[in-house]
Amino acid sequence: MTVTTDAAQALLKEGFAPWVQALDLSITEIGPTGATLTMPVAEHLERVGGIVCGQSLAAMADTAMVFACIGHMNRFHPVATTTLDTQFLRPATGDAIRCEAEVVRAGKALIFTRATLIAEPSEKPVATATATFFVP
Ligand SMILES: CC(C)(COP(=O)(O)OP(=O)(O)OC[C@H]1O[C@@H](n2cnc3c(N)ncnc32)[C@H](O)[C@@H]1OP(=O)(O)O)[C@@H](O)C(=O)NCCC(=O)NCCSC(=O)Cc1ccccc1
Repeated sequence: MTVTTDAAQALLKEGFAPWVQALDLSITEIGPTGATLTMPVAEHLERVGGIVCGQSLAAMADTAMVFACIGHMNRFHPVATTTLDTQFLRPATGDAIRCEAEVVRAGKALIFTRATLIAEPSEKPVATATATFFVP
């Protein structure tokens, strides 16, 4: 069995909080090395000044790195975020944000991941993130 983008999208709908679903994330790629998600830039994600708020970007990064873990494990096993660090490099604007998340190292108990968030269509990196997940 291979975890498909459709199955991962269904898990996102069933298993994640309603306000995370309000980010309108699409899982475009998932596999053994990581996952890629996109998020349309929309008014309800913007803070004052018309830039995507950091809270949305951090939640997107966390979610993308969860799916990177799922892609690596190739099964829907729960993981728990134990650390999440984000760096907001420049204001996030444009049509959409793409988050490319990858597994850096996976042990028996911990999975280390990182992610880059890129604005579309400019292709400028707007944030980077790292997270560590516990595999119960
Ligand atoms: C401004 C700074 C923090 C520092 O910049 P520096 O180290 O001095 O570097 P540099 O000057 O090279 O600028 C780098 C890039 O930034 C651009 N830029 C600079 N200034 C402005 C400006 N005034 N307006 C527009 N753009 C500006 C500049 O053109 C350049 O872009 P480029 O490379 O040409 O494409 C920058 O790293 C940044 O904006 N990070 C993202 C922060 C962020 O979005 N955080 C999350 C949202 S906050 C949140 O959610 C919490 C909250 C919620 C609700 C309510 C309240 C709070």
